[in-house]
Amino acid sequence: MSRELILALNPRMQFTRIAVYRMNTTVFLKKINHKPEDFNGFDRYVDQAALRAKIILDELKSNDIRIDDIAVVIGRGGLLKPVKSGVYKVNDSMVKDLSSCEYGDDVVNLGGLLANTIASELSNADAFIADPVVVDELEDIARITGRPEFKKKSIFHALNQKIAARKYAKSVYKKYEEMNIIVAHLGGGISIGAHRKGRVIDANQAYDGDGPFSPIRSGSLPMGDVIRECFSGKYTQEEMLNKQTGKGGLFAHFNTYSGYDVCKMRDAGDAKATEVLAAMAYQVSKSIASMYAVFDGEPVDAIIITGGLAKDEQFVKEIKTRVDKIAPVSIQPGAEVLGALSYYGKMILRKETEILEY
Ligand SMILES: Nc1ncnc2c1ncn2[C@@H]1O[C@H](COP(=O)(O)OP(=O)(O)O)[C@@H](O)[C@H]1O
Ligand SMILES: CCCC(=O)OP(=O)(O)O
Repeated sequence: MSRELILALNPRMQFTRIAVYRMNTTVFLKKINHKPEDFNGFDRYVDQAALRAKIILDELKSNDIRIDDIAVVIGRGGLLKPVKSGVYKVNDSMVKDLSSCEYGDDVVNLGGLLANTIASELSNADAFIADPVVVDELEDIARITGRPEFKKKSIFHALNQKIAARKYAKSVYKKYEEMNIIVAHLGGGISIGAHRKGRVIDANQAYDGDGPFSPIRSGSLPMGDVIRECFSGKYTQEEMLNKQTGKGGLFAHFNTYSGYDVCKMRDAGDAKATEVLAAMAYQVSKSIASMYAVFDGEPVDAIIITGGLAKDEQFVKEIKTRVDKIAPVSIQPGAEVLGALSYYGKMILRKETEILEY
C-alpha cells in the first residue's frame, strides 16, 4: 500500500476546509472554523498564511495524521498572472505574486501560500495548485472592451467549473473536449463560463469585473454611478474595491456573507430576501443566456448549475425555467473543491499529469 498522502486545502474567509487522501480513500476531512479575532491586526488575507498553516498542522497532528507520509500538498490557486489550465508546482515567483497581492487580495491567494508553508514544514512533500481562478482560454474577441486600454481578464471558478463539466461529460459517455457546455458556478462569487470543446472561451470576470451579483460580489453595476461614487470623497480606492469584491451583492443588501442565510430568510417569508434573490437568479439566467451567443450557432449540449447556492431548490428553479429552452439543465449541488484537488493530487502521485511552471 502506498504511504503517500495528499493534503488538499480550500481556504475561505471564515474557515479553511482541509482533507487528507490516500489515493481514493478519504483519510481525514475537516472544516476548521476561524474566529475573526484570531486575525485581528492582519490587514490582508495573505498575512494569515503562517497562522492558518500552524492551525492546520496542529489539527492534523492532534488527529494522528502521519504528516511525514504527506507527499502532495495542493491548494486552491489564487489571483496570479493569466495561465493555461493544469497543475502548477508552487515556486518562488508564485509565492512572490501571491504574497504581494500583485493581482489582487482575495482569500483564494492563501491556497498556494498555505500549501507552500505547510510543505516546507514536512519532510517529504511538495506544494501545488491546480486550475487556479486565472486560467485563461478566452477567445481574443472576448477580451476587447469599449476602451482600448481595458482588456477583459479571465477570472472565474476554473477548478470547479472544469471538474463539473468533466463529470457531466463522463455521465453521458462523452469527452469534455467534444462537448459545448455552459457552466454556472454559484458560490461566494458567481461565474458563468462557455466551455467550447474543453476550453473556456468566455466567462464573466467574477472577481472585480462583471456578471451577476453574488453573495459577496457586486458584479456589473451602473458605471456612471460607480464613477460618481469614486469621486464623492466618501471612500478610498481600497474601500471602493472592497465594495466590489467582498462587501457587495447579498452582503450589501443583508449584511451577511451567507447565501444560505438569505435563502432561509426568503423561506420564512421575508419580502426583501425574496425580491433580491429573485433578481440574482434573473441576472444569472441572463448571463447564461448571453453565453448561448458565444457558441456562434453551434448547439449547446448542456447547462450545468453548480456551487453552494445550487443546493437551494427555489433559486435553481427560478434559473432553470428561464434557460431550459437553450439546452438540458443538469444540477450539481455544492462545490467539490477538495475532491477536485485530490483528483489532481492523485494524477501528480501517479505521474499522469504534466507539472507546469509558473
Ligand atoms: N443549502 C444551501 N442553500 C443555499 N445556499 C447555500 C447552501 N449551502 C451553501 N450555500 C451558500 O453557497 C455559498 C458558498 O458557495 P461554495 O460554492 O460552497 O463556495 P465558494 O465561495 O468557494 O464559491 C455561500 O454563500 C453559502 O452560504
Ligand atoms: C476569485 C474569483 C472566483 C471567486 O469568486 O471565488 P469564490 O466564490 O470562492 O469567492
